[in-house]
Amino acid sequence: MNPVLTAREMSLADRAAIEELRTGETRLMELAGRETARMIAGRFEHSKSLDGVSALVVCGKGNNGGDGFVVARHLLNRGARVDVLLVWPEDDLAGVNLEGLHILKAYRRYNEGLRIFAGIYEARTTVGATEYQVVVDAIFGTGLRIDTEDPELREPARSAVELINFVNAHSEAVTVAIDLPSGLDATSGRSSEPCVNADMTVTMAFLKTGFFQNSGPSLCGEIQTAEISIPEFLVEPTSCLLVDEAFAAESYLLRDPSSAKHLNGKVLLVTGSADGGGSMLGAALLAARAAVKTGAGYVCASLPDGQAAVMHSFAPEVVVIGRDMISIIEKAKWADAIVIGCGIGRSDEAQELVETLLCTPEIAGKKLVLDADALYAIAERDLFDRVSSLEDAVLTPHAGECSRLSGLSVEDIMLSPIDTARMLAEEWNVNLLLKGMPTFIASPSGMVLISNSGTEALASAGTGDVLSGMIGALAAKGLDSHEAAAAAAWLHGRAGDLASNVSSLVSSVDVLQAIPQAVLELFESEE
Ligand SMILES: NC(=O)C1=CN([C@@H]2O[C@H](COP(=O)(O)OP(=O)(O)OC[C@H]3O[C@@H](n4cnc5c(N)ncnc54)[C@H](OP(=O)(O)O)[C@@H]3O)[C@@H](O)[C@H]2O)[C@@H](O)CC1
Ligand SMILES: [K+]
Repeated sequence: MNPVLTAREMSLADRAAIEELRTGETRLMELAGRETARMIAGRFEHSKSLDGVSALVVCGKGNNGGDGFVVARHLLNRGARVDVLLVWPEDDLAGVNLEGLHILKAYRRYNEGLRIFAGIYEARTTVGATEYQVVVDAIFGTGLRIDTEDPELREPARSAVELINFVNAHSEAVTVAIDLPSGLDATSGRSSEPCVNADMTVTMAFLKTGFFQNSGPSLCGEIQTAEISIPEFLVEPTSCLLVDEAFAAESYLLRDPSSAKHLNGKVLLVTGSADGGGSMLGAALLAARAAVKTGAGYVCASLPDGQAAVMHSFAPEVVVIGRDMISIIEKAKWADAIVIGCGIGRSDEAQELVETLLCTPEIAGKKLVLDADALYAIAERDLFDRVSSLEDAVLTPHAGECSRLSGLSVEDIMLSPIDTARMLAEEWNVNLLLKGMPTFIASPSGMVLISNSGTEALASAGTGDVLSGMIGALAAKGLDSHEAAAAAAWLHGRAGDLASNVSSLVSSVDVLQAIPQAVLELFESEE
């Protein structure tokens, strides 16, 4: 899994590379610019040469602008024609950045493909008359400061960002942001007004937390990480990691050839409800079937009396028991993981059931997945002390459920989902999976895993129940509930992708049916 850093963590890593390893700022910047140029070249068919390609590189006065000068030089070396736009006067440049500009200026004697413009005003007419294939945004990187009360950019940065977005909107040019789109806060993902809208972001050394929150996902485009010789040991211990296919593959434990069903993960689900007025058995069916499809060896569901036939017709693999505590406790002792909550309802009786379950040692000591109506009961009955003393549990709220649990507004949760998930997991001493796009999985120790697989395909009723069943299966098969939640979130997203080419048509049953293919792919791509 790749580390995901805040701006502060990135600057500590930069500093460690320069001061401890004595790597040197010029060397880092050269690698940053060269890697970016290489990745830009990769966008074109004949990536060895950029003959006939025209690029505009818009440079700020900090080191992000310095990276821009290096990119411009390497694009020239590959045969491109390059226009460089200095957003601030040359007098504002210093050190390695000024040096970078001086080298470029020396190029002008030999390379007619290079033009350098001092300021937006000087550049505007020429830029308007030129057809670019690439626009490189090197105005701001991690050094941008945004006033959250007044996120408006001042001149000349405003006009420079507007110019980049204008060219992006009115031409075929690819906008490539160096490190991050200018105007985006690397840590929070909040953006200034205006902010560069990139097609591709080449970020230096490590992903940034801002890419996954607020405006980040919509402004970065495709994200590539440039290896610039800042080794991973400089950022350890890492507090945030991006879940990837390799992690999902490692986490998916295959059945031992000599094993039996009881050795391959036994899941108990206390889910579903039905009374005279209505039924939420669908949630129970989806969660149970998802556990089966994710490879659990044995799945048992506690359902209200008289509902076994429905489960048997939808999921004949699932054993059904009643809703009485004696049967539940007996099966809890047998189970490796227990899923509680999907569709049990919000009645007093359902809340009482959740409270009793969490107070029962045979249950509290197991790996637990607490979802949906179990979360409602925890909030209504203030069961946080109980939750804190659970052995190995994960709560799986979406932002609305998280708001009910925490008392925070949905807006505040969505403004800083990583910090919120981490804070609540620490406060409640439990793993917390905050559902969304992406999904954040925080542990009480402060580690946050990010899963950004999947699309809006998952935004339909019942997909949360499918996820709970999947987490239950992976936990039962041997993972702790934090890892199980992260691997299940990744596979769930992938199953959503595979379910249909048209994301708007995907239902939770489609996701369920695509789980085996998502698992299969893990091993096909390993071969
Ligand atoms: N360190 C390294 O070794 C390496 C770093 N690398 C690169 O450096 C980047 C970070 O560079 P950085 O720290 O110089 O900041 P950067 O993003 O260029 O911008 C800061 C400039 O903008 C200004 N400014 C800020 N806010 C503003 C506002 N609201 N409105 C207007 N102006 C504002 C601020 O000026 P000030 O206002 O402080 O005078 C300052 O001049 C990083 O993202 C990566 O690309 C790579 O080369 C690898 C090696
Ligand atoms: K940038």
